[in-house]
Amino acid sequence: MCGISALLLADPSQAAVSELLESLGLLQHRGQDAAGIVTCGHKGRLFQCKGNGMVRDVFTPQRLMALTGNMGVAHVRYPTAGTPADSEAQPFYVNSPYGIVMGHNGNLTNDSELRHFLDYDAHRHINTDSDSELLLNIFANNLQKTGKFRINEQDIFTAIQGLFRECQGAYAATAMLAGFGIIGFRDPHGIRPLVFGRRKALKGAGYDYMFASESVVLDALDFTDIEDVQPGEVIIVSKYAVTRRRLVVEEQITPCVFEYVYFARPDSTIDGIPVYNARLDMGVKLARKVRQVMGDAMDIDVVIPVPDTSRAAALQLSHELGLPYREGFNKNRYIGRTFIMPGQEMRRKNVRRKLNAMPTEFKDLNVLLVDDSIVRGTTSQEIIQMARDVGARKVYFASAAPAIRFPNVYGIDMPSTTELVAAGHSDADVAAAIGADHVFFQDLADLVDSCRKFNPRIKAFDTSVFDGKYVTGNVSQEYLAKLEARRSDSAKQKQSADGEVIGLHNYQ
Ligand SMILES: O=P(O)(O)OC[C@H]1O[C@H](OP(=O)(O)OP(=O)(O)O)[C@H](O)[C@@H]1O
Ligand SMILES: NC(=O)CC[C@H](N)C(=O)O
Ligand SMILES: [Mg+2]
Repeated sequence: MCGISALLLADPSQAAVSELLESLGLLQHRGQDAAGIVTCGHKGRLFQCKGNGMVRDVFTPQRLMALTGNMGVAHVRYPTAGTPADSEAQPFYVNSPYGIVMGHNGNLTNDSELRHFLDYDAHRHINTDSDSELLLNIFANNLQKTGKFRINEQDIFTAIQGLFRECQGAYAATAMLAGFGIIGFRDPHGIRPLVFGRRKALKGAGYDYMFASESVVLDALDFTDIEDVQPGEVIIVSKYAVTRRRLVVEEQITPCVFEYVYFARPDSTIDGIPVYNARLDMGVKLARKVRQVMGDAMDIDVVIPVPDTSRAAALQLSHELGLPYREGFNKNRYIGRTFIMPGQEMRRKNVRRKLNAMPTEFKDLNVLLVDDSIVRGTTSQEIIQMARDVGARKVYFASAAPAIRFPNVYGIDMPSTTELVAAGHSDADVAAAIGADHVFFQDLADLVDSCRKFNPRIKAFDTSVFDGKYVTGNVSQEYLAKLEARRSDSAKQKQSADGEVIGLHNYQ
């Protein structure tokens, strides 16, 4: 679940880099492994800084000073394909044709075919294992076909129309053509989010334009007229004009429901659905489920959230049940999100370092812990033990999302069924595995309702991690087996032990 942005300032004498950097700070929760910015300055020259690490580590003041120009593209990475090598940090660049830069959020499900095509038919050198490098080269190959000295908007639409046909899976992308402008597009199913906005130029006439994964970026940077890029739509912002076209209109668009459960910041609105309000409503529906299951045997004394993401749902759940809400776990604000950390050992250790149980809130009480989701069970298992260690009597656990039983192939790193604590298991098995007295899962229909109620025009979501139905329709058992073999924790460990690491040679 990476974060992407792109910015074009009206005044050519202004530098885009500081706001691109801010955009990455606001999107850090979507990717903690790598970060990058590429800007375009005088004479169409491109300036790049990218590499592995958090935003605060990758960009030193000296590196930022070198990123000149009034437009650029930025990215924070949470890998779902390829390797963790520095060279797979984004944005990616290809010099021909015209000098193109691209940042990608999502995951391509036909990467093997694309790689073969680019090698055997298009004769393009792909240097890394990243699927995003493939997406960029498909775009470049389609643009190349125009054979023109200089291209126009129509050529870009034609190239992306081809890309929509050729690339399967999930992709929201921001791109930049050297000296020309910035581009945003979203796959026809609209699985990953992308928003677009403008503001009156801070200096001089005209407007500044920006794309970002989440609306919180545009809010914070004072952009107005914020709207979603539509699924299958391409928006091109050049020095002279904004040109947009919806090239593919699917019968049904299906945004990823997990954005609302976990990924997005609560103060973002995605596809007309305010994330915070959807989470509050998930709490209401989950409370009903708890009441329905427990009936008169309800013996919960207190509701406690597992910080951070579950807070909204837990608060509303406690209201609905008329139970006290207490912050029993204190969170170290300097430790990032654990679920998107690479490697199980690192994730497990960090839960303990990040969250600390306060004995006064647990001692001799029956507690209901609420989290947004249970994926590998790392957090819930640790946290339940911590609650017991400080004296909780009974520990119930409620999840605002249904049980996750299927891998994700659209940009969330859940590649392996064997790592999912609920895969192939009943709810009671999950309770036993995480050490809870009982576990309550949201019903899928309720989760969907919690989101749909804010935008009924969306009829369905990508809910594949809950029901195994992949909205792009082409995800075979073979592909899933390949994904597991390549990207499970054990496969990644093996690769890093024997694998070759492609570094970045222009990074200092
Ligand atoms: O079952 P698991 O594999 O542990 O995954 C689920 C947990 O991971 C996430 O928290 P995370 O710490 O990543 O982020 P948060 O601080 O935003 O809640 C999520 O909110 C759950 O707490
Ligand atoms: N989470 C994402 O969006 C990942 C983007 C891309 N597939 C990568 O691994 O870099
Ligand atoms: Mg959490």
